[in-house]
Formats: sequence, C-alpha cells, structure tokens
Amino acid sequence: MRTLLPSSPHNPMLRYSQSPATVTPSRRRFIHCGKRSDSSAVGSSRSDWQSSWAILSSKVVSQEQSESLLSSVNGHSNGSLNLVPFDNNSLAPNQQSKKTTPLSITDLSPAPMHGSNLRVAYQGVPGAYSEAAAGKAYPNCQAIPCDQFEVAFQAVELWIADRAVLPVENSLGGSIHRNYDLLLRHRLHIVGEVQLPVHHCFLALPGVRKEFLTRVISHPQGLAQCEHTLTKLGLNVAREAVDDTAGAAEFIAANNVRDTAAIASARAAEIYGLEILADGIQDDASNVTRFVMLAREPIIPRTDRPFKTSIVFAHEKGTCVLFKVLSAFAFRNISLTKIESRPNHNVPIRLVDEANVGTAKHFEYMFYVDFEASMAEARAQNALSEVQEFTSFLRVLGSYPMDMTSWSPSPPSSSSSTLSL
Ligand SMILES: O=C(O)C(=O)C[C@]1(C(=O)O)C=C[C@@H](O)C=C1
Repeated sequence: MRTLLPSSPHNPMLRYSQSPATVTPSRRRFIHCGKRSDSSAVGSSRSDWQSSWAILSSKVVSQEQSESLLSSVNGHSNGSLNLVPFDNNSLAPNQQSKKTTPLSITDLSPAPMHGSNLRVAYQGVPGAYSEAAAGKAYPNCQAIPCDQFEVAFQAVELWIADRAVLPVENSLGGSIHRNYDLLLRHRLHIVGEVQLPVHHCFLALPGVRKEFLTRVISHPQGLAQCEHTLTKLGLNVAREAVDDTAGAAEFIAANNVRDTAAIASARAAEIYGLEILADGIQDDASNVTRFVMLAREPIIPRTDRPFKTSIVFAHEKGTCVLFKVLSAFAFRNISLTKIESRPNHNVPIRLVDEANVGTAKHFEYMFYVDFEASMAEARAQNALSEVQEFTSFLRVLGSYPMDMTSWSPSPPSSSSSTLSL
C-alpha cells in the first residue's frame, strides 16, 4: 500500500512512498456526517446528498452529531469558532450556570478566512500560487507542500493536514480536470473557495540573457496562461511542463541551468534567487485562479451571506437529462456559475443498438455544477430533490461561502524589467 511520508527532514514535502506507514494521525476521533463508501463514487447511493445535509439542516441532532459539528465547523476547533462569548461570572448569582439564550445555528459562526494553527496541504513547493492561495484562505496557517494533488487529498484524510487548498479553474487556462476527478474519488467536502490573482514572471538565473534560452518550463497552467505573450516576445524556446511553477524555478536554481527560464511568481524568484526578466506575462491582466478549500467534514450552510453549492451528477441514460436538471435551477431563479463535464470512469462508453442502422457509441459523463444558493435555502433543497428525480447518481460536494473579496489585477512587482525583454 502506498503511504504518505515527508521526503526528507530537509524537504518536508509530502510524497507517496511504498514503505510502511510511519505517519501517525495526530487526532484519531473521526466523526463524519455523510455516508461513507469506498472510493468508487458512482457506487454511492443516490440519496447520498441527503444523508449529509439532513443532519446539518435538522434542528434535532444527536449529542454526538452536535459535538462533531461544534468541534469542527469549517474545520476549526472549538477554540477558534466565533461562538457568542458567554461569561458565566458576569451574571447574577441566581442566574449563573443558566444560559440566557439558546445557541442557534447562526451563533455557530465559523470564521471562514481564519486559519491560525491549521495545517493546510497544497500542491507544489514554497513560492507556488497554491501556497499563496492557502495563505489567503487561512491566514497564518501552516502550509504543507505536497508533490501531487492526490497527496493533498490523502494528507487531509489521514489527519496529517486539516485542510487542502486546491486549484479547480483558471480564467485563461480553464479547468484543472485532475482535481474534478479527485473530488469524486475522495470523500472530502468543499468548505470554501478563494480566487487568487495570478501574476506570472519570466525567471532565469542572474546574468542569463534571452539569446541563451532554449527552453521555458512551468506548470501546464502557467504555460497556457502565458502562451500568447511568449509568442509575442519572439522567443524561440521549447515549452516543457513540470509539476508546479515554483518547482520550475527551484529546478533551474538547484541545477544551475543557464539555458532555461521558468514561468513562476515573483516570490518564487525571491526564494530561489532568480532574476525577473519580464513581469506580468500572463495573457490577461486579470488572470485569476479559483481554489477550493477541502475538509473532512462539511460546514453548516447559512443564509446570511452569499453561498455557493457544488454538486456532481450522472444518469445511466446519458446526457439527455442535462436539460431537465438545469431547468430545476432555472425555474427557481438559481444562477449557475460553472458547469463541467468529465468522463464517467466507471462507464466511459454506452453502446446503443439501433435496428438496421448500427450501434451508436455514446460517451458517458459526470456533470459538475456550481450554483449560487445555500443548502440552507428551501429553493436549493427543492431543486436538488428535483435533480434527484432525473439522475441516477447525485452528490453534494459542498455548500460554502462565496469569495466576495474585492479584487483588482496585481500591479507588477518593483523589481520588474520590461515585457519586451
Ligand atoms: O504551479 C503552481 O504554482 C500552482 O499553484 C498550480 C497552479 C494550477 O494548478 O493552476 C495554480 C495557479 C496557477 O493557475 C498556476 C498553477
């Protein structure tokens, strides 16, 4: 069995290892709200979403369930929850030990952007955009680098990390498909989202001139997001994909590679001692990547701020249900913010024999939809009940606060050169 191990004491990045597990989860108590199944998502029950959300929406919860919710709302331990402070000593003696108002759902206010002491797994090495996203999602968190997306999922499942922050889509490069597939294979819950402006730099070893360059390396998304600019710069260089942007910078520095440039962040340049040859080389100034925050347990959905809900569904009869499913949202005035389809790995192709005509070969899909409503709203619950009628598989990936932070394209860093190199 593959296990997760830090690669070395000096490089604490989490990697897969074939050696016996030596990692001890720091907390063993694991109460989850949803029904657990093996990693085969399509094998999940069609009422899977209800089992998760019934507990959250119910006013009558068992002590174990409420303890579970209280101890890990939005993944924060009790200590960091914004519960209404209750000072027993400030009450008159005859009132002491009596709580004046019952705790309500809205008192369980997690601070979604608060992350002190949280261990947050991300893919990449220090200086990666994902590390910055982890810091935006959970300020002051302990960011844990992982060499693959799947390792970040497992780090949370094994209690090595409390959260994972993973990219799902970029405004220029599109969806990060691997993470859509992994969301389905694993049983973590989306508990938040952050949108990070991504400002790329063109980096090389100090003193390297562009005439010497034969190659540019970066994460595939980094290459995709700078494609037109690279062409415009007139560089005759091969493009090569690596695991992450900062890893590309680290590689150049560690191996003293003088014919290669990296597309990465200004912070990566600083960490690995590279020079910024050009700044802001993304094809669009407002380049932004959306990340999701993942936890072992869902948060309590609320109605006092904008929420988004992410679902995934499929039907054994294929894409013909898509229109009906989408109409369940349209009738209730629920806006969709994203729709994505991925191959249905359990049933990738469906053969339909038509008499005298031949065999039609239909590709089968899993559909991912994000919509602007909270699972605490009746209209969202009703829409999902209707969706359930039309689908053979439905899972709520999470209902979570939308990232509403004000945003503007990041200005070039002060050490920038010109775009023309
Ligand atoms: O390589 C990095 O720095 C990452 O954090 C990964 C990643 C991605 O997967 O999209 C994150 C944000 C940017 O869009 C480019 C790359």
